[in-house]
Amino acid sequence: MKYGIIGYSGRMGEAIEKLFSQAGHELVYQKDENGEKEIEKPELIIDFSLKEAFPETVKVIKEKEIPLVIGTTGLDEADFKQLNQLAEKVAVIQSFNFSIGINILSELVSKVDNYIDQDWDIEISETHHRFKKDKPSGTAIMLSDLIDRDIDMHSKRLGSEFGEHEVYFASTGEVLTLKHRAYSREAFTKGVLLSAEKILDLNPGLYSFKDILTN
Ligand SMILES: NC(=O)c1ccc[n+]([C@@H]2O[C@H](COP(=O)([O-])OP(=O)(O)OC[C@H]3O[C@@H](n4cnc5c(N)ncnc54)[C@H](O)[C@@H]3O)[C@@H](O)[C@H]2O)c1
Ligand SMILES: O=C(O)C1=N[C@H](C(=O)O)CCC1
Repeated sequence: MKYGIIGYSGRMGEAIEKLFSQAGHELVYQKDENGEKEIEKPELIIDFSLKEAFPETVKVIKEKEIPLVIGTTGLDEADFKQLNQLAEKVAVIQSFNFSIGINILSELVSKVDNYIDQDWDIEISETHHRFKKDKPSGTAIMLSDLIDRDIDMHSKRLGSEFGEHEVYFASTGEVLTLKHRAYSREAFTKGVLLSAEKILDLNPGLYSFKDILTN
């Protein structure tokens, strides 16, 4: 397929381009903070940029009217309202974490939350590379949103960590810890590739990566 990347020069953009090239796909549109370049109209756009780039992403999708796979974190309620508006005309797949492991972990978090009562403490910690600009991670926020109480989230920014998330459930007698660690950006890019190859067959709408994994 012929695809475009917004955020192509970033850590994720470079990792995505590497895997997509190995899969035989052609990068025909690229955009970052320094500008854009289009060889020909892409069939879809992949966005791994920054929250501040989101208005530009919305403009590009409105102009090109092509599907969007977006992994950029830091998006707020107003941004999701715009994603829903885009999804009236094109397919949009959005996830703060395109790893299969985190999507399995999120199922386990919901399951545990259904078993325990208010006597249990729940906390989340996340560790990422020193260059990550947002805090807490989008993944930590997504995991905390699965639990119907306010959760304290703790962030560490260390070296080149690709992404570690731990969810702690503790009573006065025991602690249950659910943990996921990415040791390569492949953990995410493989999910992006799966989503990109599926999105071309989807009707307009807003989809999560879990929707893609379970259908
Ligand atoms: N959903 C997931 O699975 C997942 C996994 C990893 C990272 N992420 C998220 O992806 C995003 C990018 O991560 P990264 O490590 O590649 O960041 P990065 O800082 O390395 O790259 C950011 C990219 O966005 C571009 N950019 C910045 N401002 C822009 C603008 N105004 N217009 C267009 N492009 C602009 C930069 O030029 C760069 O190419 C972050 O939000 C991160 O949290 C999500
Ligand atoms: O490297 C990053 O930045 C990551 N961001 C996502 C998040 O904020 O949850 C996913 C993990 C890696």
